[in-house]
Amino acid sequence: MTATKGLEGIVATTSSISSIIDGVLTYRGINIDELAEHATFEEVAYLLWYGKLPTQSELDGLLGRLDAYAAVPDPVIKQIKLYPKDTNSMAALRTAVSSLALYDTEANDMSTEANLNKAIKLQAQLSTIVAAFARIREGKEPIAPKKGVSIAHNFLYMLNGQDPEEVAVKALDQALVLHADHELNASTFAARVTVATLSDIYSGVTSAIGALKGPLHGGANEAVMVMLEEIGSADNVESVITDKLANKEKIMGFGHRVYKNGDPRAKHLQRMSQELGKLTGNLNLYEMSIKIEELVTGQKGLKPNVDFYSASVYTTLGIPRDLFTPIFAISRLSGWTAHILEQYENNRLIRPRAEYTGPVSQSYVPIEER
Ligand SMILES: CC(=O)SCCNC(=O)CCNC(=O)[C@H](O)C(C)(C)COP(=O)(O)OP(=O)(O)OC[C@H]1O[C@@H](n2cnc3c(N)ncnc32)[C@H](O)[C@@H]1OP(=O)(O)O
Ligand SMILES: O=C([O-])CC(=O)C(=O)O
Repeated sequence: MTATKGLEGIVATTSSISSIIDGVLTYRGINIDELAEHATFEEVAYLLWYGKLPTQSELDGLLGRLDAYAAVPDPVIKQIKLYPKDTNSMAALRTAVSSLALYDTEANDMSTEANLNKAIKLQAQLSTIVAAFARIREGKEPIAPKKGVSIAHNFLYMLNGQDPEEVAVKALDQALVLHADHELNASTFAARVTVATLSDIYSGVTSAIGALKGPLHGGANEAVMVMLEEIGSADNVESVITDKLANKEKIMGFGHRVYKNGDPRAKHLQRMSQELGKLTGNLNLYEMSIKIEELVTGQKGLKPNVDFYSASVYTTLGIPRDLFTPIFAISRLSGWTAHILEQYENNRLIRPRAEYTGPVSQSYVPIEER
């Protein structure tokens, strides 16, 4: 038995949800470029869960259910109020999602219908939780979700207490479409491993949030913003990046396990970053980002991934840095739950082997002789 570090190149399951073939990403066979241009996030969530694009009445049905489920049980809001004010936002989300299970009477109902219903419930509630957490830590009351608006609109409304501009809703919605699913990424794999023991969907999503939090995965978007803040302006890019590369530091938002010729989602986020910068009359973050890309690609051959330009997009939308990864989670919840449903449908316990590298032929030594 020989281990492959990081399971690189190992095909661990079959899946019909999303594919990455020759650098092209599809959801249920539809190119992400088409979806980014034409689809809403809710349509994409439907596509991931049901395997096909919804008709208008099917979409209306889903929107109605998302509206009906968007409020979060009171005890969960009360718990969020007890979290320390400096709680890490992903730790808060992980804890709150785990708590949701305690107040859901169908939490342990393993029927397909109940699991799909829980996926929709979680999709409706995640943005309510993130916005409530963001307000509560600032000493403000959470804002109840609005009916009849998209998840992107509702999130910005619940975060800021006023209806967002259409351009902001469109940008956030597109970002949600672009982050919705990505084959067997680390957080999706974590979710599938958890539910493959026939544990419940809340446990699967809680595992996934924990995996997404790390800076090598979803946490990279926040780390990109830390770097942009450290650099400050386009004039400083060259010296800071050259130093980082010389010190063998990782440049956050670059590189990818699967894409070696570039992440197909990055160009959309780059364009959005530029457009939003122009609209707000502040292209500083965009210009810094472009310069970083030139240097990192030029010197290391590494291309930006989905996390790189999303940092400047979200900041230009006025979203606090530590909510970037929770927003990723709001979007990826659709993919996680689609994978969880797929895992249940054709389940087998996921239990690989480890190549043993420890000592051999050891004997027990009584404690007084050690
Ligand atoms: C949504 C997402 O999860 S997208 C990924 C988000 N994560 C990041 O942006 C963090 C920065 N990037 C990375 O750490 C990596 O590129 C990962 C984790 C995404 C992929 O990791 P792996 O497939 O294991 O690649 P690995 O880390 O082995 O990199 C291969 C080589 O490229 C280098 N490299 C990879 N990414 C970077 C980077 N961002 N900056 C500098 N060097 C890098 C590595 O140091 C390594 O060099 P070496 O062969 O000289 O040791
Ligand atoms: O697939 C991966 O390894 C990481 C990634 O880009 C994602 O989860 O969107």
